[in-house]
Amino acid sequence: MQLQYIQKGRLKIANQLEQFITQDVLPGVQLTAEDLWTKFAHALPELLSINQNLLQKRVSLQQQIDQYCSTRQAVNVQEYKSFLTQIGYLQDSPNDFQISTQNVDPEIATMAGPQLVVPINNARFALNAANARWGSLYDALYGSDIIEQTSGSKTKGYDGTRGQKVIDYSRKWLDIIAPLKTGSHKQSKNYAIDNGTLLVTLADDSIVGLKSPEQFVGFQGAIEQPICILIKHNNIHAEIQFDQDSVIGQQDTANIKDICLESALTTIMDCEDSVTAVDAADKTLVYKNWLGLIKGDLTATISSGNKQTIRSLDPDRQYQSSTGGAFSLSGRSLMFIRNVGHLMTTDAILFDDKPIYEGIMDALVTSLIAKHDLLDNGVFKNSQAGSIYIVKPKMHGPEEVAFADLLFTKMETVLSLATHTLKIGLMDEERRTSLNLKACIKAAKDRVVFINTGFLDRTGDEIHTSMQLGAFATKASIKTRPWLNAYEQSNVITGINSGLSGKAQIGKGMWPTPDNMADMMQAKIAHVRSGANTAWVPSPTAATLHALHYHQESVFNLRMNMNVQVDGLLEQMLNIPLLNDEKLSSEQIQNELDNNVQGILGYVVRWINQGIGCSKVPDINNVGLMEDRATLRISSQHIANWLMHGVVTKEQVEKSMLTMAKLVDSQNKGDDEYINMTPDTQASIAFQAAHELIFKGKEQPNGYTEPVLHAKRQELKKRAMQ
Ligand SMILES: CC(=O)SCCNC(=O)CCNC(=O)[C@H](O)C(C)(C)COP(=O)(O)OP(=O)(O)OC[C@H]1O[C@@H](n2cnc3c(N)ncnc32)[C@H](O)[C@@H]1OP(=O)(O)O
Ligand SMILES: O=CC(=O)O
Ligand SMILES: [Mg+2]
Repeated sequence: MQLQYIQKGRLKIANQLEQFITQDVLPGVQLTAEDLWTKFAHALPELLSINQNLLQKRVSLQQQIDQYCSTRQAVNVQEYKSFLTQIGYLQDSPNDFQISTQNVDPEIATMAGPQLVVPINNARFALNAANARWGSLYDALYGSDIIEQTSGSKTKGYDGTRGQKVIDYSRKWLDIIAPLKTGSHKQSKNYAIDNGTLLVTLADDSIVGLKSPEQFVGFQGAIEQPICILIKHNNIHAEIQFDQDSVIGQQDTANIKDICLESALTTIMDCEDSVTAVDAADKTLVYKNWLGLIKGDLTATISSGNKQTIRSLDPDRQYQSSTGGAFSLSGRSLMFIRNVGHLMTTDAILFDDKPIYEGIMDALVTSLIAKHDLLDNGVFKNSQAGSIYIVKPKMHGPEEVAFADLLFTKMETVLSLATHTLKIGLMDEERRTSLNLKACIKAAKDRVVFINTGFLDRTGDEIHTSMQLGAFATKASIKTRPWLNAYEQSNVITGINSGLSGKAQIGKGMWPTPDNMADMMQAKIAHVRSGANTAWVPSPTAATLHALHYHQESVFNLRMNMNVQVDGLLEQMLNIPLLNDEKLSSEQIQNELDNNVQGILGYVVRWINQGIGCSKVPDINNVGLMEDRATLRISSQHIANWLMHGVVTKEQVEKSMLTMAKLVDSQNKGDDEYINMTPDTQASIAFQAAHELIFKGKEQPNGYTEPVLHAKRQELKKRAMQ
């Protein structure tokens, strides 16, 4: 069916989107439709032209790098640096400066804690994410692999033995979160408030206070018998909750029923790599959910058996202060919205009958919606500081950041917002950005609120950029090579040296194995120790567990003693992770190939056929991996690279695809909505999408997957309408 449009001067807006904006968004934001579209149309010509030129520059730089790499087997770093400088890929580093971003909420500027990411088109998940500001430590532990299975198989009801392990584990953490003057929470049998002081009775009947009594900041319930004690540590909170009548409280020596942790301080509502949004209808759903989150009226119906519950945003949490009086803490995570990057166009809005860039549309509509928050139109407030937080992904170098800055300035004019209301989170996930990070930060120095190492996209770009040079190491080996560590270190140091500490977030990437929480507890403390005041987690459970790391270490203290020299890091970043002399057996090669193919098919089939943009897909060892467009970029580029350099043959890849397609079909047997790719893989649009991503991987702009995914999903939707 032909898309229907409403014409507004040189603009045409898809009916569905226009209606949504006119009827649902505009009322209450002090703008008329006429004003909005006139001003937007006025801003567009310059923006469209710059956007197009920037994309052209990406192509031109890549062509020059391809040419350079295709005539070499290895690079000499000094010579390579000169070449990259000469073509304008590597730019002179600016003189020292400090960012001057104003009106930033404490969750971003002065606090340290987990950052959750969620596909915004899934209302059920998005609400859960916003509410993940607080999470039950007991639930997170009980439901994860941190506590080993006690009885071989999971019992149906509450398993008291497992519960006791959860309690024991948590008490150890209480000693870190709220250390006692003497003794341990492991022995506690009562918590009481005496004259504004928290006193803990231990097993030997001794009564002790906290090592730092001011950590006790509030309580809920009667002062003689509180139902909750609020602790503040490293600027984040933890509740010790009591209930002598609950199953768990009864089992506990001090009647503790749970420990509730302040968890996801911030959440990224994602319009980008974890969603499927390929047309006006999809984009309208994305924007609808954002409006519901901002206005506080989004709901989702959760069905379990024959029971239905309605999920909505949680209210603030109310306490009595330890020093008298009442106060509240936010019940919700502070929300960012991740817009798409500069690459794609959308026919949801046409200008002079041509699709506009999707990133420009996102900037307009997501900011327009967030204006409701600034005007206090919602049930809750997102930013107390009066800012709108936008994450901008996949930008290549300072000019593209400067363009995003200009785009935001223009949108502020269109929407009548004060200058620099729109804040930017810079994803440091493309090679040209990492190598010129200081200049990138400078290009947005009045509005930057985070830099984050999106190491997944960054790995994909690493492969694509040097595709012609030689075969890359295996995915596991790429992670251990010097470039990655140098990139991670350089990001933190550049952030600190540019004055982000205390004003903005320095963030680390995603934990991509959502079920491996025990491993996460071992590994992700490194993010805090590296100097990052936030790091990405895939789920609320992971947020609550990762929050413990911010109790374990105070990142702001750690930063004071950090080495902030960047010397040598650039050269290490230019050390390309090729296979080199690493010899792989044919079994290792097959394994790597099959693993990549399985991940690609497992993800793409749900993306294309079911519109699911983020999935948990088993790898070859049956470990569930979070797959999104960035991980797809890595796997597809990796195979394209191995094909190009003869590590694998076309026939071998084709064969692996058929074998893995059968496996993926069988893995999805329990899903009623799932459509098999086999036996007729020719007819399967999903299979063909995966095929194209691999076999035409070399030609994809910067190795991105969205051009193929969008085209194939649109094809599928069209087929479904016939
Ligand atoms: C490179 C990058 O750009 S990374 C950023 C993009 N990645 C993401 O956004 C990751 C988002 N995470 C997810 O989508 C999911 O966690 C997945 C796909 C990885 C795993 O999903 P599932 O297999 O369905 O998770 P699982 O079955 O373990 O848990 C589902 C429950 O957890 C909740 N949940 C899982 N992930 C999230 C999340 N990110 N936010 C909020 N809630 C979540 C669900 O709401 C659901 O609970 P409910 O039944 O009460 O609604
Ligand atoms: O967006 C995150 C990434 O790792 O890519
Ligand atoms: Mg990314």
